[in-house]
Amino acid sequence: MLKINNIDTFLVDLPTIRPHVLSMATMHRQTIVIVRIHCSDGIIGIGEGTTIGGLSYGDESPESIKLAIDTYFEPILKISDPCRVGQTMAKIGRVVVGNHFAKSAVETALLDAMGKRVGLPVSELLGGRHRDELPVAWTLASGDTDKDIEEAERVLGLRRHNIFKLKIGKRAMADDVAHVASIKKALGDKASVRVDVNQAWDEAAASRGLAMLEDAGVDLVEQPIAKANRSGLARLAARFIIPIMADEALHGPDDAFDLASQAAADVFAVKIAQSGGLQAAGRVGAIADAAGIGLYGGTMLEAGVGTIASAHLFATFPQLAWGTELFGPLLLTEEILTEPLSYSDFALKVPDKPGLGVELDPDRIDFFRRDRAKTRTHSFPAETQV
Ligand SMILES: O=C(O)C[C@H]1C=CC(=O)O1
Ligand SMILES: [Mn+2]
Repeated sequence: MLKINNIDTFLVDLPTIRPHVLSMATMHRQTIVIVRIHCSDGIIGIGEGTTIGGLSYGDESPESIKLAIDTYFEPILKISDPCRVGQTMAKIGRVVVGNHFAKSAVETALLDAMGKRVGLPVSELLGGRHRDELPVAWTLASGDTDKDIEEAERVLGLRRHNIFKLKIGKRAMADDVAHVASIKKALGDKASVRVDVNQAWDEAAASRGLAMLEDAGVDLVEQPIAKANRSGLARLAARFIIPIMADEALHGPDDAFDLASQAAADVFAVKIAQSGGLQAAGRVGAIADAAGIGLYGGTMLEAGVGTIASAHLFATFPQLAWGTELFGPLLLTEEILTEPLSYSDFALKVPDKPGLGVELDPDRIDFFRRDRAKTRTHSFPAETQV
């Protein structure tokens, strides 16, 4: 039987091209956790576990992802057959409750190794892709309306994005709605404008907000109220024409089934990390299909590895009505892959090489990993433009 000889995990701190302002945190950098699984046949699988804003978005942090893998996943991996990805993840699931981001990182690495071993892209291991490229939205979140419009016009001109997600919920509602309406007015029919409230409103505020956003021509509203208030989400979804998308409320197949049963969302933002891995996220997609719920390929603003792992899964979804937001690497000043992901004509290409089809750049990783920070001789580059 093949074995897993070693698992190494490390944190990599990467600056963002500009502050990214969300209702719960403002990001100036992103911290990613890289997992490498070294198998006895010499194959190394890579995975990524990444969250947003330390512990302000969810209940796992980069530090906790690393600790969980090093302490609790590693002993199980060392007695598991790397060729049995499903069985290995089930074994981990019996010993580790929750820790979905850590599970996603490890499963990604196992799938990457398996794909390299059998010579197939991860999307083929997951049932087979329906498409080779995915529409990609961009998030406007500089905190300034004019800068956001300028940024949107620039990336539209580059034919990189024509779907924009605006982060709102931090300011007074009137200011947020004015901000969204100005951006929609500037872009007109050239782009789809959507908003993400990141749970910032209560149900009464959401009722007012949704009515105004509908009038402003917004196409989709993501997680307007607290993730725990599912009946509230269902009431909003029933009352308003504007589609409601569940994000923070969706942590895997159990939540997907519950939200679908309650008719609490028109669209699911599927995230491999929040779902607990690629296979779990695939089951979320299947539940959405059965329930007639639209799909959107979500992100935790991962760098290249997590982004392309998500892309492999989303490529297998029979329907992907709302596209994806797999732009994470474009928000970072630094490339950590030997070959950057390919974005053009409003889409991300899904590689067709074995495994994930991407490689880490060893020098860049060495430079940016947190445990090497003390030996750095030069500093991060200054903030750059989109
Ligand atoms: O959806 C979220 O809440 C998190 C993330 C995804 C895109 C972005 O800008 O933030
Ligand atoms: Mn969201």
